[in-house]
Amino acid sequence: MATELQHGAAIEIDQLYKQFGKKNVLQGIDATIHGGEFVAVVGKSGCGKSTLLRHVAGLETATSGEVRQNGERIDGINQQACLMFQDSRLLPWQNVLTNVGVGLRLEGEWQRQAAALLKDVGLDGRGNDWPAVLSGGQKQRVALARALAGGPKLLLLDEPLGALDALTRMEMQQLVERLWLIHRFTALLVTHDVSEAVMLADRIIVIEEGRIVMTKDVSLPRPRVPTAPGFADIQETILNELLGIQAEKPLLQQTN
Ligand SMILES: Nc1ncnc2c1ncn2[C@@H]1O[C@H](COP(=O)(O)OP(=O)(O)OP(=O)(O)O)[C@@H](O)[C@H]1O
Repeated sequence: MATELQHGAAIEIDQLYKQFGKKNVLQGIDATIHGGEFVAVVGKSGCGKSTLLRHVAGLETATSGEVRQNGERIDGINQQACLMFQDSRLLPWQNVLTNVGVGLRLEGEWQRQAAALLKDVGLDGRGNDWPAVLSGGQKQRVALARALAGGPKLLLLDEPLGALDALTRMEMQQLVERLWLIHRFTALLVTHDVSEAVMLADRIIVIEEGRIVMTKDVSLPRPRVPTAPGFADIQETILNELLGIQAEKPLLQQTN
């Protein structure tokens, strides 16, 4: 692999409140994310998922409470974090290799490192292509390689696979899992897709109106597949919570 094994950052979110104007977007979030853990945050649109992630990235100032990383309050941009969004945000005027190596270019061997990362994400030899000729899934592969180029201790994923078709999305989930198993950075994923959360996370946090309403451990063996025993049960538990369905009336029975 192109980067050394990392020890993921430990994150503590402590009584985090955020108001935008009069709107209480985060209402006392408490959570601990262990170093090297993969945590997913799910919740309905507008419940505050991205706002939470942006606080961990150091892109928002809390109204009260704080986020700590390895015991230190995050104050300003979190330099140990790399972000990946739904939109790949590649530089269209730079080729793929330069996009991957954009953060490495002060290092003498950046081209070799960037080429190795491209190989890791399944784009061996595509370094001279322009972003415009890549498919959506390929662009996200490049974005993932770019995120890994910094050897992140923390990878923040804000719906990174949300715009991809179902099959590409599953391939990318497998790739993210594989790279996480190798690099062992801490990962925080925001997603609408409960199946994606179960595929990837050690723990799923469900947020409703800025509060954590459920935390669910996912102890399924890896690599995961949606057909694995227990997968559907966890998915259903989360969906029931999100949709406000009582446990005694399972979702699958209701929809039959
Ligand atoms: N900079 C901002 N200024 C004002 N309001 C904001 C700002 N950022 C977010 N909000 C509001 O905070 C609420 C939560 O937004 P956030 O993007 O965190 O939700 P989300 O759960 O990630 O939603 P989605 O899944 O639709 O992306 C929304 O009502 C949004 O309009």
